[in-house]
Amino acid sequence: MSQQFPSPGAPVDEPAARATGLTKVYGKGETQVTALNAVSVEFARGRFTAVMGPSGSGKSTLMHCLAGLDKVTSGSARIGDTELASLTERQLTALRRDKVGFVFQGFNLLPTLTALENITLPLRIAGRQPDPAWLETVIATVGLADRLGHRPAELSGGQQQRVAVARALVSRPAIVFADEPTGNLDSRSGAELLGFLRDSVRELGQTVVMVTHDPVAAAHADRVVFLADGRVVDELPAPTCGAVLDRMLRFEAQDSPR
Ligand SMILES: Nc1ncnc2c1ncn2[C@@H]1O[C@H](COP(=O)(O)OP(=O)(O)OP(=O)(O)O)[C@@H](O)[C@H]1O
Repeated sequence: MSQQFPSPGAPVDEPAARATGLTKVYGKGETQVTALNAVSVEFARGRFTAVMGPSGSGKSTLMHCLAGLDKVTSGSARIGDTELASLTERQLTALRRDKVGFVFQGFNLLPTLTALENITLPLRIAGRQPDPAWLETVIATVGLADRLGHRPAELSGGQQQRVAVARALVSRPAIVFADEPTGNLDSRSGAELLGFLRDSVRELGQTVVMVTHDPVAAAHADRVVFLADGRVVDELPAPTCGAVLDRMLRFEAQDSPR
């Protein structure tokens, strides 16, 4: 399949999302934590980016700020050319619904709905009809055509996660954020899911940003951005598993006391 589905109307070189001097501070006084410290990073359209870094380095906070789930303390978070801080709560809700897809570890599928009903639920909540050709393409890409009538309990963990991916893709969001999407999966289901995410980028033109601790998962991406202590400390284009591991070991060596 080589057909591309670019977001209509967006300039080709505009990033899908970007942070500029983004600082996020949680709490006050002695309990204050600077989760992100003047982070500037761009996520190009139609690319698959992995975000890595030690626990507490700010990976989830960066995704939440860029997805409009959390407010920035200073600096800027943009989806396309939309500055999130300029939006009202109602506009933010609409932006999350229309422009952003989420894939989280827990799946959050509704147990009483079939796979197909789960996939189309966000669109139905928004009062929109799925585009039949696009729906078929997404379902074929994630390999769920023969499981559409099954409820989540009748699907394997990997299949459930694929339903969650299809649900994130079906509204053709400007960007999909995936927070450790393979965290709960066995290695075979995890590899399958990463293949589907990568296919959604290569074949459907989707933009995906994925937080992961796993160098094997990161090697499926086009680029890895490394965070440490709330800053972007490095990045790696066209990552291989070995190159990612090598960077991780080097950071650990720098951090450990001599
Ligand atoms: N709601 C919150 N209130 C207070 N502190 C928070 C909150 N969310 C995150 N933090 C703190 O901000 C820092 C960054 O957290 P974040 O969850 O972004 O890290 P992470 O890199 O995603 O970590 P992990 O890999 O463990 O999920 C941590 O020190 C964390 O304790």
